[in-house]
Amino acid sequence: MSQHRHPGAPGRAGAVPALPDLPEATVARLPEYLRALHQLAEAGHETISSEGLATAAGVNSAKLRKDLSHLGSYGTRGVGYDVALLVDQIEFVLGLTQRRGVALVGIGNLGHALAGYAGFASRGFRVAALFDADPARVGEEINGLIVRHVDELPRAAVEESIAIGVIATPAAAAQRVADQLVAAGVTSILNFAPCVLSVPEGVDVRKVDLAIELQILSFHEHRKASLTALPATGGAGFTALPGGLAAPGTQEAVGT
Ligand SMILES: NC(=O)c1ccc[n+]([C@@H]2O[C@H](COP(=O)([O-])OP(=O)(O)OC[C@H]3O[C@@H](n4cnc5c(N)ncnc54)[C@H](O)[C@@H]3O)[C@@H](O)[C@H]2O)c1
Repeated sequence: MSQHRHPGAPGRAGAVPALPDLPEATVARLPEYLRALHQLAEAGHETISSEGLATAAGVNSAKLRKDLSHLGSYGTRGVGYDVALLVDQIEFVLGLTQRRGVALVGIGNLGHALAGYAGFASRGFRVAALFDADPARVGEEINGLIVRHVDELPRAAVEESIAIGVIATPAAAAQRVADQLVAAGVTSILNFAPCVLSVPEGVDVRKVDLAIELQILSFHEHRKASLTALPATGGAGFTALPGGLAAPGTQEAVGT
């Protein structure tokens, strides 16, 4: 049972694990644990059981224990995890011990909302530069930052130590903006535009598409409705779908 601190934090002693190569799904859950841990700390919790943390993070506790074991963190039997220590460990692994500079490109409806979003700063990021191609938008001040022309990106990326570029332009402009970010030395991109970007090896792209999330929810709505509303199909037990696909009939679908 151990919960070692990472090397960078003050007052640390004991073994120092190298930065582990984590499964992508674990990496995706670490921010959820971190959010839950911050809330627990704010509520005055100094320790938390794996079950308590799993509930707060909305995940299964066995999965959580396995995820945290990748960090060398097993908690203490009968006590659980030290909340402050686990925050330190997760922030270290996620590289949040330094405030990374973020550039937003495309300051339209979405870009304005992102530029004004306080959650970036509170979760360890520094929105350092705003860019747009429209001269009418250049010069506008949002949250103390002046919107610059996108042509200034290469110089500003160096001056502001930009680590992550966020694309909030129309899809038609997104690839060009991605190319500009990459040329400026940015190797992590968060893309809000509904398109696939082509980037060189070594550049990480993550895509956010709320419409896709809605479409997935729509599928579940559709499926729930089909389980209750499909007429009995008799012999074959399948209902034809557009394009020749077949859906299980009511009997199979409800598993009877
Ligand atoms: N991911 C999501 O969930 C989500 C949600 C809403 C919108 N979007 C997408 O985000 C993007 C922005 O949406 P919006 O409603 O803010 O659009 P918008 O038209 O209000 O803003 C786009 C901005 O990009 C700027 N722009 C265009 N070409 C540029 C270039 N080459 N370099 C720099 N800036 C450039 C425009 O001048 C404009 O200010 C769209 O692609 C939209 O589909 C995604």
